[in-house]
Amino acid sequence: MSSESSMDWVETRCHRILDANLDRAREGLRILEEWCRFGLERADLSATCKALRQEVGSWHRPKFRQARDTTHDPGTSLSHPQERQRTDLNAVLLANCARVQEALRVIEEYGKLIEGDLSDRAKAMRYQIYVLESQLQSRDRLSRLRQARLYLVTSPHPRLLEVVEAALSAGLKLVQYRDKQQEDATRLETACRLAELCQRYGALFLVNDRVDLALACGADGVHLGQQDVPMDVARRILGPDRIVGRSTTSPEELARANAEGADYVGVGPIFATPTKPGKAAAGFDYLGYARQQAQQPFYAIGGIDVSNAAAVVAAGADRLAVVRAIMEAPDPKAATAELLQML
Ligand SMILES: Cc1ncc(COP(=O)(O)OP(=O)(O)O)c(N)n1
Ligand SMILES: Cc1ncsc1CCOP(=O)(O)O
Ligand SMILES: [Mg+2]
Repeated sequence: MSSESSMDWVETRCHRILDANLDRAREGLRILEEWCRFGLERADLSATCKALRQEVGSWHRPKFRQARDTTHDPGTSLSHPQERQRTDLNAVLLANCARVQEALRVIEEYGKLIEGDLSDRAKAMRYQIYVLESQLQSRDRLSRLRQARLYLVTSPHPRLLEVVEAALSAGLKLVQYRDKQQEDATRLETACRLAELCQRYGALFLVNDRVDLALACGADGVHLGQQDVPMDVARRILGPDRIVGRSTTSPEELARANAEGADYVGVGPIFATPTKPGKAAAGFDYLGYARQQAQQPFYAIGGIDVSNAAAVVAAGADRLAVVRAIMEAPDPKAATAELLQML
C-alpha cells in the first residue's frame, strides 16, 4: 500500500466510524426526546433534544454515509443481554444518555483526524447531555418518590444487605440507610453497597443525616432531622437534582418544611417506639393535620407494623415508613409484601 493510499484507507475507516456514531447519537437523542415529549410532557426538554438531534444531523456529511459498509460490519449482529432487557424506565433513560455521550466522545476523538470543528462541537454537546441527564434524573426521582408508598428505614443488622434485598425483591422502592453507631469508613462502604443494590432493583436510596455520605455514595438524596444541617445547605452540597426529606413532629415543623421546599416529610412518631427512645408520640392528631397541610408526599413513621398499619392508613396516611416491621421481621420479604398490599 503506498503511503497516500494508506492515508485514504484510514480516512475511509474514520468516516465509517463517524457515520455509525452520528447515527447512534441521533437515535439516542430521539429516544430521550420521546420521553420528554410524551412521558414528561415537557416542551422545553423536548425542544432541547430536538435541537441537539438536528444539530447532529447537520454534521452528517455525505462522505461519511458513502463510507458505510454494513455488510462487512462485524458489529451489526452483536447485542448485549442488557440491551434486550431494561429493568425500568430510568434504566432506559440512563442507557440512552450513556449511548449519546459515548457516541459524542467517539465523534470528538475521530473527528480530530477529520474536522477539528466537528470535534469541538461534539465535545460541547457532550456537556449539554450531562445537564440533560441530571434534569431527567431529578424529574424521574420525584416521580419515583411519588409512587413509593412504603419506605424502609434501616437499622444495624448483621445481614443488612440480605434483609434489604429481601424487601426489594417484594417490590419496595424506597430505602433509607440509618446507622448512628458505625465508624464513617464502614458507613461509607455500606452506603455504597446499598446504593448499588437499590439501583439494581430500581429503588430510590437515601442516607439518614449525612449529606457528605449521601454525596460520596451517589445516593438519590438525604433525610434530614430537625438537628441536622439546614435544607439549603444540603441542596447546595447535593445540587438541585437530589431528594431532600425532612422529619416533622409538629405543625410548626411542617410549616417550616413546606417553606423550605422539602421533597417529602416524615410525620411522627405516630406511636412511641423503642427505635427512637425518649421521643414522644405525635399521634393521630398530628397525622390528620399533616394530611391537610403537607404540600409534599408525607410518610407516617414510628411504631408502625402490619398489626396497626390499617389504622394508620384509616387515620389519613397513604405512605408509611418503618424500621422494625421489616428489619426485625422473621420474613422481611413477606412483611414488605404485606405492608405494600395494605397501601
Ligand atoms: C422518613 C423518616 N422520618 C423521620 C425520620 C427521623 O429523622 P430524625 O428526626 O433526624 O431522627 P434520626 O432518624 O436521625 O434518629 C427518619 N429518619 N426518616
Ligand atoms: C427514625 C424514626 N423517626 C421517628 S420514629 C422513628 C423510628 C421508627 O422505627 P420503628 O418503625 O421501628 O418504630
Ligand atoms: Mg436525623
